[in-house]
Amino acid sequence: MKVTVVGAGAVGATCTDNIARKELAEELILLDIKEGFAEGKSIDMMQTSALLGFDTKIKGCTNDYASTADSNVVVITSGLPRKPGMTREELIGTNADIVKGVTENILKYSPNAVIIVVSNPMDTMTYLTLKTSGLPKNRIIGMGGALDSARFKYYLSQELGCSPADLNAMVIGGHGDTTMIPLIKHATWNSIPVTQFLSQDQQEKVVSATMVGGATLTKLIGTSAWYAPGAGTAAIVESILRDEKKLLPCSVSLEGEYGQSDIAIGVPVVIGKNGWEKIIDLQLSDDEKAAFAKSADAVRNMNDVLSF
Ligand SMILES: NC(=O)C1=CN([C@@H]2O[C@H](COP(=O)(O)OP(=O)(O)OC[C@H]3O[C@@H](n4cnc5c(N)ncnc54)[C@H](O)[C@@H]3O)[C@@H](O)[C@H]2O)C=CC1
Ligand SMILES: O=C([O-])CC(=O)C(=O)O
Repeated sequence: MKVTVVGAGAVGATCTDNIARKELAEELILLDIKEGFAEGKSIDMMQTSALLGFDTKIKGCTNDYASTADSNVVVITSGLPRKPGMTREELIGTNADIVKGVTENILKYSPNAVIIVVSNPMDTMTYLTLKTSGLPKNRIIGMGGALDSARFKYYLSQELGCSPADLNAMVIGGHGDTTMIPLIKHATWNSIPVTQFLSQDQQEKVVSATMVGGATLTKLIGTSAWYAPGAGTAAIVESILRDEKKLLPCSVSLEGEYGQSDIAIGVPVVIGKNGWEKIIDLQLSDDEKAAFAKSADAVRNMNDVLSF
C-alpha cells in the first residue's frame, strides 16, 4: 500500500509518524511546498525506525507529485493553521486555493485514491475537494469528528474519573467552535449512559470544553494542535487500508441523509477499503435535529464563499 501526506507541517508529520509506526503502508510519501522541509522531516522519522522497529519507507519531496503516483490514500494537511483568537473559518481565503491546487495535482497521478481532507475550515475544504475532483463521493472524507470525539472522550473521562478507552461517544455536525454537536445523551461508559453519572452542570461543562477543544489548545500552544489531529487522521487511514469498517464520524457528502443535501458535514460513517461505505442513521432527538440543521446552515454559508 502507498500513502501520500501533503503538508509536512505539524499535523502532516505527526500523521506520517503514526502511519509509519503502525506499518500501515509499505510506502509513505510526505510532500511539502517548502524546499527541503518534507525531505528533512522524512529523514528524521526514518532515523527512528532502527529505534522503534518499523519497516515503512518514508520519502520526502518538495512539490514532486510524480513521486506520489498510484497512492491508495492521500491526506491533505497543507494550509495555514489558526493563531490564538482566530476561528477556523478565517483560514478559508488562503487555504481554499491551496487545497484546490493540491487536489488537482494529486488527481493527475493518483486518480483512484481515497482523499482525506484535514485543512481548515475542514467541512468546506472537503466540499471544495468533492467539487474540484469530481471523484465518487465515497472517496472524499473530511477528518474532524474522529478528533472531536476523542476530545469528547477525554473530557468525559476527566469528569467521570474513568479510562477514555471505556467510553463510546461521538461528535457530529460541523468541525467548528460553534457548529460541532457532542452527543452527550448517546454517550456511554461501557454501555451505561454517562448521563447517569454526571449532573446537568457537569454535562454542560464537558460539551462546552469539547466544542472549544481546538481553540483552547491554540491559545495554550500559539498554533493549533497536532498530536490528536495526526492520530485521528491515521485512524481513518488505518480503517481504509485494513478494511476495518470502523464507525467514525467524518465529514462526507450528504444526499438527503440527516435532512441535508449538497453539503459535506460530520455524520457517523463506516470506513473501509472503498472510503466511507455507509452512513449510519442516528435516532436524534428533536433538539439534536435542530442543532444539526443549524450547524449545516453555518457550514453552507461558509461553502457559499467558495468560487469554483
Ligand atoms: N480537521 C482537523 O481536525 C484539523 C485541521 N487542522 C488544519 O490542518 C492544517 C495544517 O495544520 P498544521 O500542520 O498545524 O500547519 P503547519 O503550518 O504546521 O503545516 C502546514 C504545511 O503546509 C505546507 N503547505 C502550504 N501550502 C502548500 C502547498 N500548496 N502544497 C504543499 N504544502 C503546502 C506548509 O509549507 C506547511 O509545512 C491547517 O489548516 C489546520 O487548521 C489542524 C488540526 C486539526
Ligand atoms: O483548532 C484548530 O484550528 C485546529 C483544529 O481543527 C483542531 O485542533 O480541532
